Amino acid sequence: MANETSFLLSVEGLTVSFDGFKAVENLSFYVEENEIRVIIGPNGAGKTTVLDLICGRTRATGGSIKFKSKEISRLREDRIVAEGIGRKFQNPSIYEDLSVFENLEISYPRGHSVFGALAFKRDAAVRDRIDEIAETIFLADHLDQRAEHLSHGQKQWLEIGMLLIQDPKLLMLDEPVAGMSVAERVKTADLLNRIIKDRAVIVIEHDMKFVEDIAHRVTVLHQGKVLSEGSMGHVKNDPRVVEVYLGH
Ligand SMILES: Nc1ncnc2c1ncn2[C@@H]1O[C@H](COP(=O)(O)OP(=O)(O)OP(=O)(O)O)[C@@H](O)[C@H]1O
Repeated sequence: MANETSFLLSVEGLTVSFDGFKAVENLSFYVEENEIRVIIGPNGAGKTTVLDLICGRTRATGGSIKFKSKEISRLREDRIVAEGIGRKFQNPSIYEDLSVFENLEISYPRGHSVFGALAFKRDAAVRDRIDEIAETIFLADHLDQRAEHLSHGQKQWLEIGMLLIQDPKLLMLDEPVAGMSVAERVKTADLLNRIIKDRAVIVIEHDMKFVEDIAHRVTVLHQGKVLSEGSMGHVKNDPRVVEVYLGH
């Protein structure tokens, strides 16, 4: 395992209580750059809560979350986005009445306002970036299409594109292939394998075939704690994992 300073994300002793109930308890795990980490576990294990804690939506009761060696557990949600963490929720939150192009354009990170010739140059840069992202998410031929007419899978990809255009260094996805066709799942695996060249990805997933296709390492949660961690082969053969999750 790499030494501590090389981790992109270090979660240590993370705990959160809701009215005395510990949804996440003394949780530690580490994610490296260019890694695809999958979090699995039974319903109520605390998977979504962990992502909520990392993105600042829920405040930890204790422990630390370091991103690029910086403590982020006390930062506001928008500051955490600015640090380079993007989060996709289970249901796509795209603008149905806008085109694919406009959805991506709206998500382009806005810097200082510029005028005249500079603005023209900037527009060209935005268009190039939108083209590049559309290519990555298999929607290059759908830029003018209204988002409401996309398939369920295409909507999921569009939302991933809306996050990618902000160039996050850590992207977190909650069940990205739920409801997708087999062909769309295969393409999504390919998409994730391409985008980790510049970032790490954390995925919550129940579809074990998909987990096998993408996971570099798997973290199994149970009752707010890490039950098992390692390669898919390792956790699949861990009797404790079979007992509480895979055997069901
Ligand atoms: N805001 C909250 N207030 C009170 N309890 C909560 C809150 N958020 C989560 N919980 C509880 O914490 C536990 C963990 O929930 P969480 O949604 O993180 O599990 P999960 O592993 O993502 O489950 P699933 O696979 O069903 O999505 C559950 O018992 C849930 O009811």
